[in-house]
Amino acid sequence: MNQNDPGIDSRLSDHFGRSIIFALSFIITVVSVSLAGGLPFFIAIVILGFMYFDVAKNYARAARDMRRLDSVARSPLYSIYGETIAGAPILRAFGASSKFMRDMLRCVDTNTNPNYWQWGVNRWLSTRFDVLSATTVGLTGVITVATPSISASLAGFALSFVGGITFTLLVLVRRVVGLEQAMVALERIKEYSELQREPAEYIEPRPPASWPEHGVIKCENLVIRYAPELPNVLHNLNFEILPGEKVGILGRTGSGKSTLALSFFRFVEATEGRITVDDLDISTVGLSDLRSKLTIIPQDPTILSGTLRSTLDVFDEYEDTEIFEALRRVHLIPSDAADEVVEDEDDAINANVFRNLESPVSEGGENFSTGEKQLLCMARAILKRSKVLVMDEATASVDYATDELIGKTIRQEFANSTILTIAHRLRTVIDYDRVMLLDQGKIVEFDRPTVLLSDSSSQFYGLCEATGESEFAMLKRLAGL
Ligand SMILES: Nc1ncnc2c1ncn2[C@@H]1O[C@H](COP(=O)(O)OP(=O)(O)OP(=O)(O)O)[C@@H](O)[C@H]1O
Repeated sequence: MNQNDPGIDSRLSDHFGRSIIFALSFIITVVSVSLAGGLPFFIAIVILGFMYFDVAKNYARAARDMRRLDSVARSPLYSIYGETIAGAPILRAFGASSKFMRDMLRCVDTNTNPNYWQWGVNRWLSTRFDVLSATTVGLTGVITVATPSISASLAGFALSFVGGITFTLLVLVRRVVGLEQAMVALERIKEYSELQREPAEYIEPRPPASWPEHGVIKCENLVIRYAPELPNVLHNLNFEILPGEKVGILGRTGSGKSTLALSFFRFVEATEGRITVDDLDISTVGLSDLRSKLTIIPQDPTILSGTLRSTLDVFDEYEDTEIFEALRRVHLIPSDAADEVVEDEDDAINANVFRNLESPVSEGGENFSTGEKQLLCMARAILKRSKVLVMDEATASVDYATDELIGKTIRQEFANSTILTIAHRLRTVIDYDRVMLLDQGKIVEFDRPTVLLSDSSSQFYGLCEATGESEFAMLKRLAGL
């Protein structure tokens, strides 16, 4: 077993029990020898006690440092190990296996060092204690010889007890230091046990199965901050989004767009105010219910490993034809492609992977580009037919042509759903029903793009104008001006 293993079950109780046993044994020895030998023995023990204490203090400090070094050296080892396993095909493709092997061995060496020196420190302690103990036994011998009043039996008793003190003290110090180290694990568990719990998964009464029926979103005096000691990120937002409305959210980086999107899913809780969806306060809805009813397509979608089918149809609810239809609508397969499951391996080599629902999806969807992952999320949203869809720069990683196609798909497929899109491209939201412009957590403009574009003093006008003459003209045309 690793000497530094901080396991509470395995080491803490053992260290604790043995520390008590050896402490009691030490106290009994000191008391017995002092009673038997009188004041000279007691004084000698006190002086030597200080010397033992000094050695033990140094040992504890060195052991603590070794442990800290061990933890520090362990993280790079774990991270290089994880990265190598995850990127093994890429490393092999670039012939970098031996470089990573060397790096790994260097990390292993660095991590082994503190363990090696921990043993060195243990030997240092043993040597010091052996020297001190030899001195103690020698001194006891001298005192017994120099004190004629001590009987032979008492002298023998004192000498035999003092002889055992070395071992007792050595084990006591090691056990106390081990106990101190094991306490770190206890400290961590205490810290975790005091963490605030996530809100409940389900809250009774649960929302009706048909919720949200219309997709009306209302924010009333919404204030959000990430932690009590941090400043507010969103300040007193008040707005209402009507059923089926398409709203684009714009704003410079750090203006609070993502925070607003996250707040609909209670990834961050409202500090003040409330959000209602179809008149139901979302803080009264359990997290599982809330997150299964609304759909988000995040900036960097996370996809679990499995097959294309399990990615798109997590709960096995849809027919293959429905899944293919969704893939067609997000243009991952051509719209004229027949539904098919490519079984033959030779055929599969050149086939579009999205035409085979058994195509493997690696951990985190690593075998797909970010754009493809976003399109897969969108296909999932189409299957779910969510009434409320939030997209966080969902089309930022796809080219213009695909972006436009997706835009068309969204308008067709989610015509009756409320959509909030955080967009970097003005083209994406120019034909939306309304655009919301955020600045430092406040809504500065919230109106139809045509209205804002007609007002040359609006910030939205400024943003569009800054895209350049031809793009500005195009935006105006797209907005219907
Ligand atoms: N997890 C977090 N903890 C603390 N503060 C955060 C956290 N996430 C964001 N913030 C702060 O909240 C503010 C708004 O950030 P947010 O990500 O919502 O902006 P954004 O408009 O979406 O920016 P971007 O366009 O770059 O994504 C920033 O000042 C940021 O520092």
